[in-house]
Amino acid sequence: MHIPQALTIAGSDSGGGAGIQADLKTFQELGVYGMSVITAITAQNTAGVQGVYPVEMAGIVQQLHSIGDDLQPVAVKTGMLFSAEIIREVAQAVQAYGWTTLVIDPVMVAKGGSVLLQEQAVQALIQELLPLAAVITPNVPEAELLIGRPIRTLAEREQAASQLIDMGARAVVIKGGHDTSTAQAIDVLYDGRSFHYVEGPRIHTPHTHGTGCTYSAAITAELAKHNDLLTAVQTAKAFVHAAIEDGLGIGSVHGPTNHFAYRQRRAVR
Ligand SMILES: Nc1ncnc2c1ncn2[C@@H]1O[C@H](COP(=O)(O)OP(=O)(O)OP(=O)(O)O)[C@@H](O)[C@H]1O
Ligand SMILES: Cc1ncc(CO)c(N)n1
Repeated sequence: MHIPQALTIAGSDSGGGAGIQADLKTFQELGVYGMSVITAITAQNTAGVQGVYPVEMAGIVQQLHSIGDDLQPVAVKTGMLFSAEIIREVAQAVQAYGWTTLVIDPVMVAKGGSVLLQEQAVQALIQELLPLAAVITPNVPEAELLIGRPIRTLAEREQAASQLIDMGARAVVIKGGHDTSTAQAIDVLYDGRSFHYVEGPRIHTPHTHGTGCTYSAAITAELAKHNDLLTAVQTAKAFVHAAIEDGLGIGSVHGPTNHFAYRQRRAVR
């Protein structure tokens, strides 16, 4: 039996809704074998982040080698990378092991405001990792930090996507979850040739913990199955939409999304 394989390089969310946990659940739901390199442990729940504990560098490097020396992920994603030092080691491994189908989710702050990427690491992300991206998936505030100016309109989002291509990414998805000015949640995909608007109705709910991780993990899983990027992004959008819509009602504040929902809906069709 051939099983598609994917790797996530990200932080652990003890609450299970974001980070490594969201990634592995998403891979599994989409029929993909998941592997992980844990960069940091967060003590986290639906109320916020209570603590951040980066894994010691030797432990991160060894996880990268353990995977690269033995296993062959077809697609790889990065999430929380925390420091410039971690970014550098990840960029080196990505090049050394030829992980060319690289999805970069440039995780910077958690929804409650906790720092998941140190300020001084943004330049390392731009210079060392971004040029290796098959696709980078910033939300609007992350894209603003990467390009260094505000993004207000969809036209400005298209310009930002184009600038991120000039900075070295092969494709860009600027996500619309944060732009509450439109009734649709619109994600702008640009591959350097054409723009695609991948959209769905905005769901009014506070329970969106881990949406970004889940979405980029779904794109990674679909790329691991050798789907083209537009198809992967469309499937990821359907996956995260179902996950938000069928929220689990877990936790007291910003609950996690429902990683079972997409597969359950397809099963009853
Ligand atoms: N309320 C919503 N209704 C429908 N879709 C949404 C909603 N919020 C986010 N999305 C979708 O979820 C996906 C992730 O986008 P989002 O902008 O939430 O990412 P993010 O801010 O990086 O998430 P996170 O805070 O978990 O890092 C996108 O496809 C976006 O359009
Ligand atoms: C570990 C981790 N990664 C990413 C996010 C962003 O949602 C989070 N809250 N926690």
